[in-house]
Amino acid sequence: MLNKEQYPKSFHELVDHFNKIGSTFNIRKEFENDKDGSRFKDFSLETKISDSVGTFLLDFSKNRINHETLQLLFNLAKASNVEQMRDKMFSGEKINFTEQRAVLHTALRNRDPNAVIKVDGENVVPLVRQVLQKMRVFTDKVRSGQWKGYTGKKITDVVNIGIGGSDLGPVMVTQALKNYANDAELRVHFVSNIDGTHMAETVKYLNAETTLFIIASKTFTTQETITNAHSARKWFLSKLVTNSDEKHAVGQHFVALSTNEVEVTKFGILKENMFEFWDWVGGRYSVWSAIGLSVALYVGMDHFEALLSGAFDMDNHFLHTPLEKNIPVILALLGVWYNNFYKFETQAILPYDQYLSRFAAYFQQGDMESNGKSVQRDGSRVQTSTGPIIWGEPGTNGQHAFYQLIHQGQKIIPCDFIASVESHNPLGQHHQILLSNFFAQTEALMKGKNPAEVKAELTKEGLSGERLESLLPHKVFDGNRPTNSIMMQKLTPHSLGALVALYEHKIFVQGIIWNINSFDQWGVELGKQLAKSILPELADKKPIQSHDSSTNGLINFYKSNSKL
Ligand SMILES: O=P(O)(O)OC[C@H]1O[C@H](O)[C@@H](O)[C@@H](O)[C@@H]1O
Repeated sequence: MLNKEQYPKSFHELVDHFNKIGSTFNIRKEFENDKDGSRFKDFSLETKISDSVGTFLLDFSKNRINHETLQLLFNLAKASNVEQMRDKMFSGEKINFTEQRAVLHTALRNRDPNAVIKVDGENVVPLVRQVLQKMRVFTDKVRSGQWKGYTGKKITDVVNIGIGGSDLGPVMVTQALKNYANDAELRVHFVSNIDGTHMAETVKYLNAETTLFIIASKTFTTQETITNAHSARKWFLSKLVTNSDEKHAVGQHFVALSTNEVEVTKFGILKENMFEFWDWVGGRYSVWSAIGLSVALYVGMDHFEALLSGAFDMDNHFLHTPLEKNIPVILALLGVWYNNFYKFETQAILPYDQYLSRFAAYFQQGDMESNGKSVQRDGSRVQTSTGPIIWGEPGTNGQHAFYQLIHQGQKIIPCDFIASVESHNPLGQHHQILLSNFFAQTEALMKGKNPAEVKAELTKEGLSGERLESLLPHKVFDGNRPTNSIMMQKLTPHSLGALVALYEHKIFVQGIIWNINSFDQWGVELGKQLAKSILPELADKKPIQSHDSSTNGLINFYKSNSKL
C-alpha cells in the first residue's frame, strides 16, 4: 500500500488518472481517431542535439498516454525535484551520500575549456584533462608502433582485464565503433569472467611479444580482475626467454586503470603506466574515464574524445531543455508510468544496429545496478516498484527469438526501438530491409490484429468452418503494446556518446522520482562476502557442515567428485 505522505500529490493524481484510463486505454483507437495526424506531432520530439551529434527523433506516440497523462508525469518530475537534483549532480554535490561521493561522470566529458567543477574545493577539470592528455600520448605511441614490446615489436593485441563497469562499457563501445577501428593493425579482447576459460581462450592464439594487457579496476581489489591479472602476468612471463629482464618486460606490457595507486604499484605496474580516475566516477559510469583506454587504443583518441563530446552535448540538452522537451526526462517518465502504475516489470532495449549488439547488456548494469534498490534516501522502505528489469538483443535477431512473447504473451513489455537513418555498411538492400522491420514491429505491436481482421485473412486464404474457428484465436494479436522509437542519422562516436548519456540521464531521473540512491551498489556485496568464506572450504575433500543443507549439499557434491 502506498503511504500517502511519502509521495507527492502528483503521484496520487496519477493513481486516479490510471484508475480512470489505465485499463481501457487503447493506442490503436487513439490512432484511429487521429484524423489529422496530430498524435505523432504531439507525442514526438525532433531535436537537434548539436551539429556533430545531429538530430534525434524520439517518437513516443505509441504509448498508453494522452495529454493529461504527460502533464501529470511532468508534475511528478517537478514535485520530485528532478531539476534541483540534476543541478546538484552536475555541480559536484555529494549526492551519493551512502558512499559520501560526488557523482561526476559528466565532468569527465565536459568539453567547455573554461569549466570549473569542484569536489572538496578542488577543481577537478584540470585533473581530467591531464589524464586525457596522458591517454592521448600513450595511445598515439601504441597505435603508431613507437611503443614497443619487450622484443621490439609493435603491439597488435590489447587485452582489457576488468569486470562490471570496468568491462561492459569498453566492450559495448569498442563493438559499437568497430567501423572506426582497424583490426588488421590492432585488435581488442576482453577478459572479465573468473572462469579460467575466459582467460585461457583469449590468450590461446595471442603472441606475448605483441600483446598489451590493461588491468582495469576502480578499486584494484576485485577478486576476478586481480586473479585474472595475475594469471595474465604468469602467462606472459612464461613466454619470456630465460635471461629477459622480467620487470622491464612487464612494464612494457601491463598498464593499469584505477583509483588505487597503492594496489597498482603493489601489483608491479609503474606509476607512469597507471591511468588515474577518481572515486566520484561510478564504475558503471566510468567508460568516459581512463577506463575507456581500450576504446581509445582501438579507435584512436580523436574518436574517443568525439564520444565524450557527444555525451557532453546530451548533458547540455538534459541540463538546459525544459522538462516537456527533454528526451531523457520523457523516456524516464514513460518508464515510471509503466513501472509504477501498470506494474510492467521489464523494459526491452532493441537496437536495430549490429554495432549496438552489447548496448542492452551494458544498460543491464547501468540501470539495474543503479535503480535496483528498495530503500529510500531517508532509509525507509520504498513503497512502490523501482528499477525495471532491462534486457534486449539487436533486431532483427530478437524477432526470431523472443518477440513471440512480446507480441502475444501475457506479459506486456514496453520496448525502446533504436535505429539510424544511415548505415556504415550499405550492402545492397540490407539497410532498408532492416528498417522496414524496425518500422513494422512498432506498428504491429501497437495495432495488433483483431478477430475480424484474422477472419477476413483466413477466409481469403480459403479457410472456413471449424478449421477457421479453431485457428482464429491463435492468430489474434491484442496490440496496444507500448514502444518508443529513437532514430538518429548515423552511429558515430558523437551520436553514440549522446545515446549513452541519454540513457544514463533516464536512469538518473527515475532514481530521483523513486527517491533512491542510484549511485551505490551494496547489493553486489553479500555474494562476494560469502564466496570469500567458501573458497577455503574447497581446499580439501573433507565434507563441510557450516551452511544450510542445500549449500552444504552442493559443496559436498563438488568436493566428493572433484579431483582435489
Ligand atoms: O572496477 P572495479 O573496482 O574492479 O569494480 C568492478 C565492479 O565491481 C562490482 O560488481 C560493482 O561495484 C560494480 O559497480 C563495479 O563496476
